[in-house]
Amino acid sequence: MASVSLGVDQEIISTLPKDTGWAAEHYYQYQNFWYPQVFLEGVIWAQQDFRARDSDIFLATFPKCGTTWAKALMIAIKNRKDCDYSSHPLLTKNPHDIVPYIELLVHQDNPVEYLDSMASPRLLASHIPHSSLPNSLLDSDTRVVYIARNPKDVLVSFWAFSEKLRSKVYRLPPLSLEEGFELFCKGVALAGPFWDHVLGYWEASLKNPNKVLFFKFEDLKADTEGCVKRLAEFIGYPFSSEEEKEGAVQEIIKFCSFENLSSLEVNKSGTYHVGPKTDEKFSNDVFFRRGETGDSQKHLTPKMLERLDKITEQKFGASGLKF
Ligand SMILES: Nc1ncnc2c1ncn2[C@@H]1O[C@H](COP(=O)(O)OS(=O)(=O)O)[C@@H](OP(=O)(O)O)[C@H]1O
Repeated sequence: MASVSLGVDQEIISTLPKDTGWAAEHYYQYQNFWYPQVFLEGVIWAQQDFRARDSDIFLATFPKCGTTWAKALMIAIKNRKDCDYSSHPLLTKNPHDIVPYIELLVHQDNPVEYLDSMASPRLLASHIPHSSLPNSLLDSDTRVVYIARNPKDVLVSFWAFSEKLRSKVYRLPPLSLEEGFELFCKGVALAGPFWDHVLGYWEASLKNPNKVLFFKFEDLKADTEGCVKRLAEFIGYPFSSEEEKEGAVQEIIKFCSFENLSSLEVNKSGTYHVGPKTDEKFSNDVFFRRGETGDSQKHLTPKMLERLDKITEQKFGASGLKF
């Protein structure tokens, strides 16, 4: 099994409630949300040591909600005047290597130096729930983009992802979809419960729409052009009417499409390494599976679909949020 760095937080971690892990042997509950140790160490680190800049552009997601896609779009929107598509950084780097998860930087040799060396405006990401975000970020003018997705597709995507890592990386026995389903329903998933994660950012976006922009993966699929324009405007890189006429939005959409990104050599055979202080490494192709909406209908039984719908209705009913 791949080992993780056992840092100063080991004492805290050993006191936390634990349950079955997905892409790890165990998940731990910290501030009402569940994590594998490799993330949890970083959540605690980020709460203590992460220093936001007002100019930061921050992507927050529950895993499997479209992080890779949104990272690519944000990179391409921000870089569009500096690089063309024949020498673009996304041709040779996976989006996760360009836009780091702040909670995984703890596994770099010197995370503070790493962050300080990034030019402003920094593109950063996280799976940390809103209620556990570092104060420095909450108190800053950092803009936060959040992507949610319907829980049925998230569950199937997360299960498929974890299955690949369980056997290949962690040498753990398979976790059946039924076992994953039960864990997901009771909230045990990376940064789960899913519903509480989404609600935290949804409420923050209602309270402060200038700070938090809330998107759904499904909207991004159905109206990619509209969403990309809104995203560009929110992060401070709006498209001019000239650019729109010249097809700049369409170019970015095509370049960041599932078909294009998943066919790049770096995303087919490249490796994602969480950081030199851990041996957590896996193939970039695990970030690309189908990229569709509604795939869960083919994998989950009618009973499972119904139960997930019921939980979603119970949790989101009063919020106005629908999937
Ligand atoms: N460019 C693009 N367009 C559309 N969809 C895409 C794209 N890139 C990745 N994907 C799909 O997104 C799912 C992975 O979610 P995340 O990127 O959030 O995963 S992670 O949290 O970063 O591990 C996963 O969804 P599923 O296919 O349903 O498993 C990926 O296939």
